[in-house]
Amino acid sequence: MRALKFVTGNPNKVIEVNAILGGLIPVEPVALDLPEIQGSLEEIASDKCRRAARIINGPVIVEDSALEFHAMNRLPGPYIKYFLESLGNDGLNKLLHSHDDKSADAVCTFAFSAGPEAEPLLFQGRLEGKIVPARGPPVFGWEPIFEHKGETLAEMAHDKKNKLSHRYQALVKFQEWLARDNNRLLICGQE
Ligand SMILES: O=P(O)(O)OP(=O)(O)OP(=O)(O)OC[C@H]1O[C@@H](n2cnc3c(O)ncnc32)[C@H](O)[C@@H]1O
Ligand SMILES: [Mg+2]
Repeated sequence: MRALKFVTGNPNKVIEVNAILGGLIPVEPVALDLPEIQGSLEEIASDKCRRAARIINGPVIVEDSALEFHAMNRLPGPYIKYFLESLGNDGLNKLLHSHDDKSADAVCTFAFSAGPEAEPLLFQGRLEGKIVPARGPPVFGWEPIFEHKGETLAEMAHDKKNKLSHRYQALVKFQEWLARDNNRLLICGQE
């Protein structure tokens, strides 16, 4: 079976994608940190995917992850990476100090392209939670400050996160698409 290339600069995403897909299709990471435009989640993921398809010159997936604070009209949204790099988890948490509403959504948007000429297809997943003072090991991004049903994602067992996360929800939709119309066969060929 041909492997589907996953262009990302983030090794933690690769670990989770492989755990969630569980060998349904072989995924080959391509470690490139692609430029990201400003715009909606969908525009950013589509543009990143078009760039990736031109580089790979074949079937490819990318994903873009956002963190939306409800009290801040859904900012930082897709710009969370830069907020996290500049402010850290503690600083992100302080952004909401003067707001009663601590609710937030984690959003993951996968984009698949069959190649440079093809329009990307999008698969989006969303996880509701709230922003709390950091708890748990600071291994992956903003996991320590995003609480879902009493546990931060950093406190949660990996298996559990991978069965409910924004990334999982998006990949469920991608797997449904793969199962339709021989799509998996078209991408990966025969077993
Ligand atoms: O090359 P790409 O795939 O773009 O990888 P990236 O690290 O630049 O990722 P994004 O542009 O999607 O930015 C998302 C930010 O959110 C973080 N992040 C993404 N998914 C996360 C998750 O499930 N839990 C915690 N942090 C996450 C990630 O580390 C980034 O700082
Ligand atoms: Mg990025």
